[in-house]
Amino acid sequence: MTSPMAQVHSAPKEITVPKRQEEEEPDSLVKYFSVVWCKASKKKHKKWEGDAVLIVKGKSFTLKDLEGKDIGRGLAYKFKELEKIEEGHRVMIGGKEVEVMGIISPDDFNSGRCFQLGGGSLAISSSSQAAKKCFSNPFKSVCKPSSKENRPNGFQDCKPRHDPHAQNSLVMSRPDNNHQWMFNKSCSPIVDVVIDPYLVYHLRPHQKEGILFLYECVMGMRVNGRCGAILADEMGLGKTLQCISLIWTLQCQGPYGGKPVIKKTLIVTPGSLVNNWRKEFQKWLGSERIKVFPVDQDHKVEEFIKSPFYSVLIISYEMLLRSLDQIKNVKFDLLICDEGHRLKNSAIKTTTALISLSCEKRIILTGTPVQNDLQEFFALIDFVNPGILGSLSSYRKIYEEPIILSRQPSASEEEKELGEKRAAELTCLTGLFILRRTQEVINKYLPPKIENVVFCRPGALQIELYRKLLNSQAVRFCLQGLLGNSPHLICIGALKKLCNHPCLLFNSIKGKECSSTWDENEERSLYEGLVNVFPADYNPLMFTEEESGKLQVLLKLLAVIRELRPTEKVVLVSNYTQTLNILQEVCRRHGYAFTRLDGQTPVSQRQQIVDGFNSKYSSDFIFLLSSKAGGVGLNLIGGSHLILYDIDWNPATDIQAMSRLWRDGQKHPVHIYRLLTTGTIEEKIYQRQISKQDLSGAVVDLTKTSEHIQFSVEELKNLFTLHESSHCVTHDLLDCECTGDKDHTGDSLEKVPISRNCQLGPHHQKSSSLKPLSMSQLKQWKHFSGDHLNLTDPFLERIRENVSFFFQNITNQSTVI
Ligand SMILES: Nc1ncnc2c1ncn2[C@@H]1O[C@H](COP(=O)(O)OP(=O)(O)OP(=O)(O)O)[C@@H](O)[C@H]1O
Ligand SMILES: [Mg+2]
Repeated sequence: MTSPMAQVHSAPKEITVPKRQEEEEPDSLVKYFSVVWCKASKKKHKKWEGDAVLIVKGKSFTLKDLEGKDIGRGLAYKFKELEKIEEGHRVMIGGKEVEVMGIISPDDFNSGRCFQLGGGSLAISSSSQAAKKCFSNPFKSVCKPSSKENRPNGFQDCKPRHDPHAQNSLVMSRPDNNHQWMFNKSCSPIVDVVIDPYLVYHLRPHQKEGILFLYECVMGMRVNGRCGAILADEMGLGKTLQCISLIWTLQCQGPYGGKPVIKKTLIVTPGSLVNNWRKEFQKWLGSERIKVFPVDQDHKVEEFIKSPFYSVLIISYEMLLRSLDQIKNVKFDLLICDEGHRLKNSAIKTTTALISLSCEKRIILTGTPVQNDLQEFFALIDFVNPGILGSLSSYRKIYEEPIILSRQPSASEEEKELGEKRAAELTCLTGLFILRRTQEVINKYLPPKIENVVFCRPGALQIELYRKLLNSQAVRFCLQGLLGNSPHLICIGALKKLCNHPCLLFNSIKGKECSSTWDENEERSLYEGLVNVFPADYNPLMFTEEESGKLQVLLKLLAVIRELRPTEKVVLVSNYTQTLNILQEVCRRHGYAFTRLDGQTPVSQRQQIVDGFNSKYSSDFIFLLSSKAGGVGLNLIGGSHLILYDIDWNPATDIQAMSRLWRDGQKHPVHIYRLLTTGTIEEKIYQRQISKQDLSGAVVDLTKTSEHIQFSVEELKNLFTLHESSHCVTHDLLDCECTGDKDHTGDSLEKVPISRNCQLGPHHQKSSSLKPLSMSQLKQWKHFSGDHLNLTDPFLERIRENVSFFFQNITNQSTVI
């Protein structure tokens, strides 16, 4: 078959026949060319329509545009012509005329670099390599340091503000020639930018590195012409301090003639952290150096705009949306989005609002890994460095599709290789402006952490009610797979309430009796006959502590902490407001002073409550916290004991809570107690949390809620079983030979590598103490039954009577604080 185009004089020969897969030459060499193309025409002077990549493999060829889309493919019947193809050649293929501009190396194709406009215009700026890690005295300064330190704001001369040669000085990278060419039009002298020694004194090594990284990013020194960065350090590593150091530096200094790089900074953060930012500025820089303006009910954006006094505006995401028009009128030079993983969805209002701000220097702060979903990853990258990965459609074709394809079990060797190379390229490119360090970098500065999983024996009333619930018609229906209206979620909810305290279940039953929706079948059939199990005169307001196994353990625990550590405080966490009410009532009954933060606490009061608790003058013994409602980003270092009263499906919720206490600034060893009711659904949820980790490597992502969980009937059967005779079903599952009668630690040689299910693959991933625990890791924890004779831990000793089993793990045992 000959194409009509083959007749055209002056045009090169069409060498295409329809594609027939089976004709492909398996062993033939693949060649890649950069080409320009246009539709076939008789015109002598071609008007090329675009750049493309031509892939030739034996007789077959594919033509891809720079978005990675196929714009032509087929088989060449004149194999020889394709074989001879080289620079300058013109050929007709697939109805298109192409001119070969150059040869692309397989490496450039596999990595995807050849698709980037200009064949790699995203070149890494040489300065980032040349000037890496020049913390102290990297250059002989052109300008001698100013004799007077701490000059007033805005003073410029060509001397560094601080001595770059001083011991321990932290000097930022110098701009390279390219940077100077672009940004130093007035040929000002180059001046060293030196971090204020006042701050350097406090900085941890990883924070120094982080500041240097942020500086290079926002100055456009890492990727030419791009000024965005993502600081994704794990929780508690001091992302706030790193940003404050950067702001203070850029506001007073700059590499060109010492002229400050920025004037105004916008910090957008969750409402509960607005005041935390203000406090951190004050903590690290005092109130004189920098004037920050936190927006709240009494302090509106207008005030900031009118006053020349303030240089930093701190505002919540919600308030930003409300004041967007005013904010757009201010010229901000630096934008920082705290807990910025919320921008992973580019369609939401917050993201579009922030994108509409013209500020080029953008930083996202997040404690959540950002690489686990390639679409969300794109949104975050595109926010900080717009366009760096091309359009969304080209990103999908060049990176996402090959990467995902290569992870399918059915992927061919070729697909695997391409996917891996593209993933590596993407990591390499984005790694220039994403920094993530794990908690390990800070562990050595933290006190010991003693984690305990405590399996509490259920009370008699709990067991009786539990059995009855499991025998209900509603549960039987679930086990037959009749899950139409999600009755299993109602059953799970009832069992969880019962584990916390039977009175919660009683309230639900009574609530349903009175409500007009009592005709909801599932719920009625679940509660049928349950009231009769409670004593006839049962009054939920007068609940007793013996009715709940966990509550008994909690009370003993509080009493022993009070007795053995009278000055230490406890953070008590539940995910349910009703449970917090019970715990609050218990505090009241026992005369324990408490404070409380939950979803209902006005944002404006949150910081005050946190500060009150952290203060050494506070008389509060207990901080009642709803972790889901507002735990993110809070510092609760005033407490050194954390009790997780109930368990959430999402391990991230608990990890969030744990890292509120065990963080920089904590003075005492931190004790963590996770209370679970033995043999019940709580153990099952815990097992699900940990057993899935080995397989899915689920990451800390707070956005995943229980509604996302799908259950098979098999799983429901397991969930709806009560194991009355086991001391600890979790231990039974571990395949551990011990009987729990002495301290036992599983085979410690069997250290499991921690892997994360990241779409970008395992490269780059470091182990993390904030990753959910896995079954095999739990086996390495010390474990023993409640009947064990010699408990060395005085806190556990006091609660053993109500406890069937313990797991314990100590981190940083040797730290001397
Ligand atoms: N170098 C330091 N020395 C002492 N304390 C520090 C240092 N750096 C940070 N901190 C303190 O550590 C605590 C945690 O810092 P920060 O709130 O910035 O963490 P983060 O990285 O933002 O964590 P999250 O992801 O949980 O928000 C704060 O109380 C902060 O003041
Ligand atoms: Mg933070």
